[in-house]
Amino acid sequence: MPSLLTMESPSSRPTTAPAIKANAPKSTPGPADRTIIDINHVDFFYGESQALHDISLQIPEKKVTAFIGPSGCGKSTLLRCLNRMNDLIDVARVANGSIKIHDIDIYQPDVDVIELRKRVGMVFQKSNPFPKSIYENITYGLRLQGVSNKAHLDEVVERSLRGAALWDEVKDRLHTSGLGLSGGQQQRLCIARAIAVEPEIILMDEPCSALDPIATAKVEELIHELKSKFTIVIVTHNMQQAARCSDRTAFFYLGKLIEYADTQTIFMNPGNPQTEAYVSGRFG
Ligand SMILES: Nc1ncnc2c1ncn2[C@@H]1O[C@H](COP(=O)(O)OP(=O)(O)OP(=O)(O)O)[C@@H](O)[C@H]1O
Repeated sequence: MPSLLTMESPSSRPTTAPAIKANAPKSTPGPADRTIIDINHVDFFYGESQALHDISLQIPEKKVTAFIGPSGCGKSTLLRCLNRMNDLIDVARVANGSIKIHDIDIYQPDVDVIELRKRVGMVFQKSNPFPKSIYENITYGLRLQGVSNKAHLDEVVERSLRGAALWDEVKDRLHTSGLGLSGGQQQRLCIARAIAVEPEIILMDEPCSALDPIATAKVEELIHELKSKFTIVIVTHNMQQAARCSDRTAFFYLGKLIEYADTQTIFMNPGNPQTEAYVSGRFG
């Protein structure tokens, strides 16, 4: 098995295919985008219940891609497929199709799932700092990898906290508990913890749903900055947030991908009546 997710990929070639419309078999990024995640005809089940139906889409590198749709449409399920978080649920299984990252099928049995989750980090709806200091929260992943050089760890802590727009607020209290931060600061700490191990992709599952508007604005600004270095996939219920933050938007309904296009098209000129009804607030 080649080193996971580090190869140059033939599937990362530019593509010029247009936005997906309903019933289209495949949806692709815009012109000149490089694909990093290639989802092909995925069917997903929880036990006997099918949560995703024949999902195909390509997610571009170093862009923000938003998953939107009404509750229960499968957004989080698909997001969790991208770093195999669903493996932790007994009854969950990808029954058909493939998900490739840099052209490597991440569901092949020889894929190192720990390595995969290092490359594909995750930020959850509810911030979940460890009950440890801010410094230890950031260095946790690196220490697990055996990194112990203090100067290096110090540097990573500063770089990650700066990257998460939190450094100025916490630089004088690095050794106090992460749980002592405000909700918005805790979420940015979780983002700093995710970027400390230098993932390529960050999955965000409604990262602002527990935050007030000011903290939300800070995280949205941060998402915008992070895409210069990382590929971001975000699940959000907040359509203004998808419109503000993302480059590409995928609209799901009842476990199916209805439309996938650049965000402006989805919000200003959707090709499918269901998308239009949803983004204009007529259902969901
Ligand atoms: N652990 C689980 N076991 C069984 N069924 C599940 C599980 N998690 C989700 N489901 C079901 O799968 C379907 C898709 O759920 P999912 O959470 O992916 O939707 P969602 O679009 O993210 O919803 P929401 O916006 O409410 O978070 C739903 O019918 C849900 O009830």
